[in-house]
Amino acid sequence: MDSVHARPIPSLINFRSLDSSRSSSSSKNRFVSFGSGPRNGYSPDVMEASNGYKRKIVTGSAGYVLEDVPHLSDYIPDLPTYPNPLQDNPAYSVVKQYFVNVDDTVAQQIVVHKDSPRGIHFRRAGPRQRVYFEPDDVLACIVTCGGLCPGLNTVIREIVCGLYHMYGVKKVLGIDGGYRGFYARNTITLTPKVVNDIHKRGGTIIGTSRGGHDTSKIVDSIQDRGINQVYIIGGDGTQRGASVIFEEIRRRGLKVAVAGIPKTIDNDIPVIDRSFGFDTAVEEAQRAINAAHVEAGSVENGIGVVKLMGRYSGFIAMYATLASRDVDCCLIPESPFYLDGPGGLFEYIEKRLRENGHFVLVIAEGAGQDLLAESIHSMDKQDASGNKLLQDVGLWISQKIKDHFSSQSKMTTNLKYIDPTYMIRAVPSNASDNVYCTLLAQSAVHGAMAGYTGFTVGPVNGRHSYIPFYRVIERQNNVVITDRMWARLLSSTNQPSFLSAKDVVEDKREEEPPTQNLDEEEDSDDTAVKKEVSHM
Ligand SMILES: Nc1ncnc2c1ncn2[C@@H]1O[C@H](COP(=O)(O)OP(=O)(O)O)[C@@H](O)[C@H]1O
Ligand SMILES: O=P(O)(O)OC[C@H]1O[C@](O)(COP(=O)(O)O)[C@@H](O)[C@@H]1O
Ligand SMILES: [Mg+2]
Repeated sequence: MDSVHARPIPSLINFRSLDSSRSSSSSKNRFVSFGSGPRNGYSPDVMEASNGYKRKIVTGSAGYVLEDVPHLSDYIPDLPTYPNPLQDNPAYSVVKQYFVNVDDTVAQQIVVHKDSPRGIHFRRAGPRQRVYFEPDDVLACIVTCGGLCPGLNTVIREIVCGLYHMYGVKKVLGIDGGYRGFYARNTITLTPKVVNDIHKRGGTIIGTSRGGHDTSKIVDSIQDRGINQVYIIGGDGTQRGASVIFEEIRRRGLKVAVAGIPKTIDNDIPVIDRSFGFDTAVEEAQRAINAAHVEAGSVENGIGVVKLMGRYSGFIAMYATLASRDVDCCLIPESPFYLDGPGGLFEYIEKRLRENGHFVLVIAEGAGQDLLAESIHSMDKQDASGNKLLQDVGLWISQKIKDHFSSQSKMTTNLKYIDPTYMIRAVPSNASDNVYCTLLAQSAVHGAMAGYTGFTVGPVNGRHSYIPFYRVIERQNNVVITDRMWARLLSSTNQPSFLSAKDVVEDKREEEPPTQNLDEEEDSDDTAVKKEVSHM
């Protein structure tokens, strides 16, 4: 007997709202149960949210909730299964408990209290004993979309090698130049030989783009080419695109698994611990900060300004600052600041220059955009994907600082502005990101081979998990400035918080608190200034 089905099945207690802590009055959280049935060892309730997303929810005693991912067998009956070829792979056959148990799930919340619900869980990633594709029948494709990020080539390499070496899949295509490559360009044949050295290069060998997402043309192309596994590597925009591709595939009843691999140098994707390339970006940023520090320290009243990426989330700036110790002030989009007057930036710079003789400022590109908009009257412009095009805050703040010290102060300063943003994201991934990319790619391959679809893969509290698309696209991950990590930064730089008590607003949200990724101590206070961008 197939041991997957021999595993005990978690008890399905009752239909309940997805997250009992959420407000039921919110239209976003209204669910309609329209069916259920035993699948893959679980008996999920399938609920449709008012925004159209179908959610597979399994509940258990003690407040356990599994937010499961879709499976091909949800909408295609009587699919045959096959033994996992890994069972005969000499490398893996000796590994004890190599296969993931069907009821293994990963808790999103690991800090819990005696009487609190156990919260949301995700399906654990990894190989299953039975797969839903015969290796010879698989035609897989890989696409990369959005901005560059260190590690893209490593993920591509490891998907190709994982499919070839673990599952014996020999047909893998690269889609040329992002989503529009599905219907506008030729494909690139990917083999272990083609991808052998690519992890040593930055960028993506299959190209990327913004914009150009046309769901029906993309799914037509998938159908016409006979592709049955689609690996989509990209950020929040890309995962949104992947979600609608998956919905269309399901609507057409196609046996096509859609797997998302989250890519964002900004680390702005929620739920997962961190995104690949982030570690490399923080490391690379050190070089720029170091240069700014050397320049500033070598002249009288030297000021070094470094702009780092981070459109809406200041994680790179925050971590690069914490790592460096040479930074006097870090400005991020989540933390409003002001220039003039008591407690303002200029006053602080002046104080530091008098004390130390030099000053280093790190600023995330999305910081202070409201101040820029006030002083530079500009039209709201967007890139091809609909992302807001930002003004260059680094140039702007450098000019403001120069103007201030030349006109209103008797101090002569010497400012150097460094913009390493594209240099940082174009480098190859470092060792730890390479390992991380390998795990992401292999988890995605295991999930698709096992018939899961409509999922993004990523680590949740250190365990790789399959997360439904709607979870990673419903909001952005931001630095929570009332959490301990930002306090650590403030106490390391000694910069002003730019907040007065009146800015700290009561946040009695009943919704699940945002996971401030990377910070293991994410138990944010009830009283919080939170800035979240909702997309639903
Ligand atoms: N809401 C959406 N629906 C469908 N496709 C989208 C959506 N938002 C973005 N995309 C597509 O995803 C791709 C990448 O998006 P973009 O925002 O540029 O980068 P990232 O995925 O890194 O955030 C683009 O091709 C864009 O057209
Ligand atoms: O100039 P481009 O290519 O549009 O990229 C700029 C943007 O790309 C990023 O590095 C990453 O953004 P995405 O994750 O949306 O690709 C942002 O930090 C930055 O604003
Ligand atoms: Mg994005």
